[in-house]
Amino acid sequence: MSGELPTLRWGIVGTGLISSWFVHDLALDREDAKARHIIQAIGSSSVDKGKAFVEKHLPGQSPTIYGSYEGIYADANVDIVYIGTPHAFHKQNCLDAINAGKHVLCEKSFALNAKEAQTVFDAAKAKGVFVMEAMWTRFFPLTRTIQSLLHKEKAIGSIHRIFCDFAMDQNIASLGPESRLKNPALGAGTLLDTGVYCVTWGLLGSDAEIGEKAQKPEIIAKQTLVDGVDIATSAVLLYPNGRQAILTSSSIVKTKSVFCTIQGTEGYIDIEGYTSTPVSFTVYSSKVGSSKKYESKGPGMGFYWEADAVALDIAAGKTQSEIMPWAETIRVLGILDEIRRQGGARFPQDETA
Ligand SMILES: NC(=O)C1=CN([C@@H]2O[C@H](COP(=O)(O)OP(=O)(O)OC[C@H]3O[C@@H](n4cnc5c(N)ncnc54)[C@H](OP(=O)(O)O)[C@@H]3O)[C@@H](O)[C@H]2O)C=CC1
Ligand SMILES: O=C1OC[C@@H](O)[C@H](O)[C@H]1O
Repeated sequence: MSGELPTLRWGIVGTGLISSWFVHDLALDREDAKARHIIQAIGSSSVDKGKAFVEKHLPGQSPTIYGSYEGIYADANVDIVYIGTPHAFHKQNCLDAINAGKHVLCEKSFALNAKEAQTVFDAAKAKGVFVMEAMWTRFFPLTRTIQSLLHKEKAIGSIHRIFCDFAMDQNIASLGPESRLKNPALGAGTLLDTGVYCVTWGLLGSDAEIGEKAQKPEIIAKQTLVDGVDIATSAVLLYPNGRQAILTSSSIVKTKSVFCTIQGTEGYIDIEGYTSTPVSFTVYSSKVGSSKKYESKGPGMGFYWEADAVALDIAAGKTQSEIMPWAETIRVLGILDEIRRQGGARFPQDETA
């Protein structure tokens, strides 16, 4: 890696599953890296947990380990805070980091609802720091290629329908009430956990624009609730031109390997892999009667694409990403809010946000 690349020193808040995936990817050697990433510090509920995380996921590295999140916010050697806690804590973790003058990359779903997200972005604007929702799927080169084929090259003609599913058997019944997948006060349910990716594919497949410039679809939704938590959600985004995005999530069954199909007047695209992590897609053109497969390149899972983009944005003095701007996070959360309003899933914090 070249010494001229922008460098970001990351402080990691929370040492659960996603933080382990994120730091693993950032530590990979990549020939085409656009930035240098240093895991500077780890913030956890206990120093022992932080140490165990470093031994397992950052062997050979020695970040500063704090038995609190405050240590990260106060560390002058940390440039940006990565938030990998359950949804219900994102708002406060973001506010604490922003108040300390740190840039922030916060996991999806960015907050419990659009109102919480607006509070965070207002604080970021006042402080002049960079903040982004870690919707990493949007930064995959494959995703960018699909958007270009759909909206610039019109490879499948006029887009008519999008089907997207994210289902995993999460054995919810076996989990304790403290689990982020089971406890409504932690933001549990498929919609914020996995359905948010389907909404993402529905939006980016339907429209070249994002945020305030994007079209506003009508939303029709149903949810299956167990103890107030959605174990399945189905939603339709109905566009003024009749285009439909049919979006489903479940924690009971498993998505098939083609997780998304986009149908147009002159062909269709099948996208394969995981709904968060596309690994290939195939374009079938009914116009020329042929198909073309595109495959992903790169080691690890692909978190470095969003991390590199963040580093370049911060180096350029930006406070928002053009790929995942604040208005797009607000739009997505507004759609999730409406799906929950129709479907019935509520979080206790909805009343007080
Ligand atoms: N981009 C992606 O592919 C993925 C994103 N995610 C997102 O990442 C976030 C975290 O999910 P995940 O890593 O699966 O969650 P985990 O439960 O595995 O980890 C969450 C961590 O947050 C901290 N935490 C603080 N308070 C609590 C609490 N009351 N209950 C549980 N944990 C707490 C803990 O870290 P500590 O004790 O060290 O403070 C814990 O290890 C969510 O927003 C989720 O949607 C999740 C998986 C994949
Ligand atoms: O974001 C996610 O994508 C991958 C899943 O394993 C995880 O539960 C979800 O939070």
